[in-house]
Amino acid sequence: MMETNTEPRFRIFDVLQSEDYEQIVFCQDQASGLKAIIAIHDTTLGPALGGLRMWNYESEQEALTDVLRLAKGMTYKNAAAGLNLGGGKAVIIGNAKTDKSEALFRAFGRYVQSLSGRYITAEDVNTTVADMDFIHMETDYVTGVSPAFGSSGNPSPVTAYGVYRGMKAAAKWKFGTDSLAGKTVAVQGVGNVAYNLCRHLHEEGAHLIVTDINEEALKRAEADFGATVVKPDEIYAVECDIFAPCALGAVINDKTIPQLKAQIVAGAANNQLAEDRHGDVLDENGILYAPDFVINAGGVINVADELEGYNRERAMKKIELIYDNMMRVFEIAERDGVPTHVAADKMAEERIHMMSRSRSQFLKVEKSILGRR
Ligand SMILES: NC(=O)c1ccc[n+]([C@@H]2O[C@H](COP(=O)([O-])OP(=O)(O)OC[C@H]3O[C@@H](n4cnc5c(N)ncnc54)[C@H](O)[C@@H]3O)[C@@H](O)[C@H]2O)c1
Ligand SMILES: CC(C)C[C@H](N)C(=O)O
Repeated sequence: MMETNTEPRFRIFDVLQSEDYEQIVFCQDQASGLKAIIAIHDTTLGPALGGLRMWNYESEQEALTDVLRLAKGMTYKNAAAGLNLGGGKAVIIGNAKTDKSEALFRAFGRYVQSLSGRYITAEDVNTTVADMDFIHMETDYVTGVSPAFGSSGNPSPVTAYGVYRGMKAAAKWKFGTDSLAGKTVAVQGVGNVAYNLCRHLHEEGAHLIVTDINEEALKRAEADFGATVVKPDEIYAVECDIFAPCALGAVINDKTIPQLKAQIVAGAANNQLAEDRHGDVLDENGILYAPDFVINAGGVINVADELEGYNRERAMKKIELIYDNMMRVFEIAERDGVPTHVAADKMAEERIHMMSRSRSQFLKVEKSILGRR
């Protein structure tokens, strides 16, 4: 007889229907210890491209929530960046310091291959070019592998450059000049992306206040850029012009917004707003928010260029345009009298809607979009 349980049940199809997700793949491999989830949100514009995160999630529910939010974010990021790509993401549940192995990433790679190109993977938090190289042993549907394979390599420095360009656009809109010289930027998390962002900011003459939970990362920022170090919970309230969240998501919330002294929030982290309404509150408080999926699109623009045969000059030209794209978001927000996160959503949704309505003609495609093999 079936057990009756009075606990409210988690209904997976309700979750999928609520944001119209296409597919979730649960990946398990006992030999390597792989426990991964691939989420494909929307492939209207093309195959779902999004990175692979490795994180020691406290529960499977937490991993699922993270991958779903990140996958939807990639749909919007890719659409807003003008890429012919849909949105997806993957997470591996595990400790990136102790659980990585060739077998683990190759097992994941076989799951990616089983999707026949519906999902293309790349780096995200705690995954590296070396990890992508293992995945590449099993599938061509991976970007950000070693440049020796004709790939673009590590996307983080390029993401950082895009964030720097977007931050300059936000400064232009808010302060009337896009020079960041003399401005104080508070950076939360000085990892792969933010270290490179700090370098651009330092070279332009900005003052840096940084925090991280990793002492080594802090020492490096202090030594290389003369950054002032504060404790993780102090970063929100520091006197600064720009707050740059570059660690994890949901850091703009009911607790943090009242502490902010910054006039601009512009950083690399995905899903910075805990809830959409926090974008409204920033707007009401006169804080200009540079929507995360617009400002941090440099990495995906760079790896997406691989699908056409990677050309760094061409990719960098597209990444420069994050400045213009960010300006467009601010203009739409002003024109329509809406907060910037609403304007960015609108920009992405309009493109997806337009393409979903255009007639689908059958055309035989002769060659795979990823032809490295
Ligand atoms: N790598 C990319 O190309 C890329 C592209 C787009 C978006 N992003 C997003 O940017 C963010 C950073 O990515 P990354 O690749 O630099 O990751 P990373 O892991 O290299 O850097 C994150 C840093 O944040 C620190 N951190 C974690 N929790 C913290 C806390 N509570 N307080 C302060 N610091 C904390 C970590 O110690 C680490 O140094 C992520 O949200 C990622 O999804 C990355
Ligand atoms: C494809 C990757 C470079 C994606 C990146 N991790 C992002 O969140 O945009």
